[in-house]
Amino acid sequence: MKRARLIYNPTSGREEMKRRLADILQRLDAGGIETSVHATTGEGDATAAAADAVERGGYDLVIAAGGDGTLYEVINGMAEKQNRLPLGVFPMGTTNDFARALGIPRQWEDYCDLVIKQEAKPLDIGKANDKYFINIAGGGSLTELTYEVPSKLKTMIGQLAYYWKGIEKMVSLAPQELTIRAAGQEVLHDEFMLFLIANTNSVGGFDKLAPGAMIDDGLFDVLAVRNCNLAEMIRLVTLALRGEHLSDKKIIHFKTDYMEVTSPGHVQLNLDGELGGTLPATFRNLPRHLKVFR
Ligand SMILES: Nc1ncnc2c1ncn2[C@@H]1O[C@H](COP(=O)(O)OP(=O)(O)OP(=O)(O)O)[C@@H](O)[C@H]1O
Repeated sequence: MKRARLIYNPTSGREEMKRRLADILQRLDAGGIETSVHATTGEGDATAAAADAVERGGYDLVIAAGGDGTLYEVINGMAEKQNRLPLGVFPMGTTNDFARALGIPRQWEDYCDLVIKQEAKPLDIGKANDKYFINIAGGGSLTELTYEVPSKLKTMIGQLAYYWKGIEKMVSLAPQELTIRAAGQEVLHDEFMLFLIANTNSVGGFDKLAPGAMIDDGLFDVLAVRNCNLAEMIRLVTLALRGEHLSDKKIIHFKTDYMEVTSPGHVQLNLDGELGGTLPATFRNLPRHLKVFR
């Protein structure tokens, strides 16, 4: 028998985990995985629970069930540790960018079977100052919308809530002065609408935003949007939906494993959809740092 610690957010997405929990535990058990459960109680709790599971010992794997926010917290609890247990991820959130990027099955039965097979593959983790991210880091006013969507609204109307807020937000977009120093690149100093550091190709529900981003190549895909007006921004979003934005003159795109961003202004950082402090920041790719069942 293997032993798993399942950390789940009972409020994620449409609260699906509450309905599925007993079935998931039963299927894992039948497949030889005895699972103990921690339901998170609020912000930061999944980080503490994941750190505790690793430190306490006695577990062979950790499973996170929830949205990208829960996964972000679990990874932050484990990434610093020596003994990084392999991780399972049940996508139960609103956007589930990460699960989509990894091709994790939507059906809980299929994913249970994958965890039971115990095939975990290594993937890169991003480190932004002292925090970790798995999917994306970014800054600029458009990236702030992920934490402006209230959770009630997310539960009710899912992904539509983001688009609705996104349109509202675009009207008030302001550029920010940034200096970007990346390994292997010339220094950039300009006004930017936003910058994104993608570890996977699936970001904010867009699956063509960084089409070449690979999760285990030791590199980030960096995208920065130069100062532009609302009409140009809408044009870029339309292009991005089709994956045709990378060659646009307003867009800077390159790959790197290390980058520093500074600004004279106040620029908040967004890490996997969560607030991640403010600039200045250094971003490091930790190659194949964590193993995930997929
Ligand atoms: N019991 C709880 N009550 C309220 N909030 C919680 C609870 N447990 C965890 N949280 C917080 O909920 C936040 C959002 O969770 P999560 O990302 O899993 O779901 P989501 O927002 O529905 O999904 P997505 O991120 O895909 O939109 C987490 O960052 C966490 O801090």
